[in-house]
Amino acid sequence: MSDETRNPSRPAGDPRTAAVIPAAGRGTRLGPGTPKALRPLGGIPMLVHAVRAMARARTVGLVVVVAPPDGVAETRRLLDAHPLPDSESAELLVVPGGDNRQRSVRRGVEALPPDVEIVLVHDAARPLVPVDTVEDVIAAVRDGAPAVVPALPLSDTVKEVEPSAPERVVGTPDRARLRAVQTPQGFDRDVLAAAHRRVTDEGDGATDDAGMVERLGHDVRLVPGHEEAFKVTRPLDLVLAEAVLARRRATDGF
Ligand SMILES: Nc1ccn([C@@H]2O[C@H](COP(=O)(O)OP(=O)(O)OP(=O)(O)O)[C@@H](O)[C@H]2O)c(=O)n1
Ligand SMILES: C[C@](O)(CO)[C@H](O)COP(=O)(O)O
Repeated sequence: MSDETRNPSRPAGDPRTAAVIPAAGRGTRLGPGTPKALRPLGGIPMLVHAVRAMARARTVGLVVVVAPPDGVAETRRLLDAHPLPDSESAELLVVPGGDNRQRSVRRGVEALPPDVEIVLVHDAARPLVPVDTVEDVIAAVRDGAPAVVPALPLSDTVKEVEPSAPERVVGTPDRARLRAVQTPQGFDRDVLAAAHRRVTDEGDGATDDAGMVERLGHDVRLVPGHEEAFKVTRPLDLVLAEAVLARRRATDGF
């Protein structure tokens, strides 16, 4: 299948862009129940929203979903039950994940076909990221940045603590120099693949992919993040996500 057949809206000559969506987490902080990525949001599984958010970007021709190792067939069925509209056409692959985020992403990266040059890594848990943010990340990678991260300034002051009981403050970093980072994080494919080959994944592994690329000495460029790209982590985040979605449906019709 030619690239143009996969995504007719993709301009000729664009580097092939793929998104890897780690969706193999349990969602412990959200509380007991269905794995987080499969929980409904506005009646549609969170993962389906995340896949659509990637496929909506003009140049994304492939989305690799990393499913819980025991949930590949269920995830495939669920995606088949919620097909992408023609305007968001992209090829979908489902692969089994690992026992931390870093291992799950690595499995997704290893599944990419050789012609992919730009890779987005996007949390299934950020279902509402606007397409403009996704496009900004892709544009910055196309512009030559090896790694690109959407980021927002912090609202709260952050303390560095000593992990004792009770915890003791050891410092207050200058808030003006701190950013909260989101996904999708965008990468030159070779840079991301090298980071996943070289950075060890012991314990909980790396908390984000850009952090791994930083460790190899590459520059990471920031683009503005978006408030609606927040991560659904705790129960209150679900309430906010439902409200954002209801407002979008009322104003934009989706
Ligand atoms: N072994 C894992 C752990 C996490 N993730 C994915 O990484 C993203 C960010 O992780 P997080 O929000 O922490 O999800 P969970 O690990 O599911 O949440 P929790 O820590 O509350 O269990 C999620 O899309 C999650 O599915 C993954 O693919 N594989
Ligand atoms: C990748 C990430 O979303 C950037 O903020 C975040 O680090 C994921 O952390 P989690 O604990 O796996 O949710």
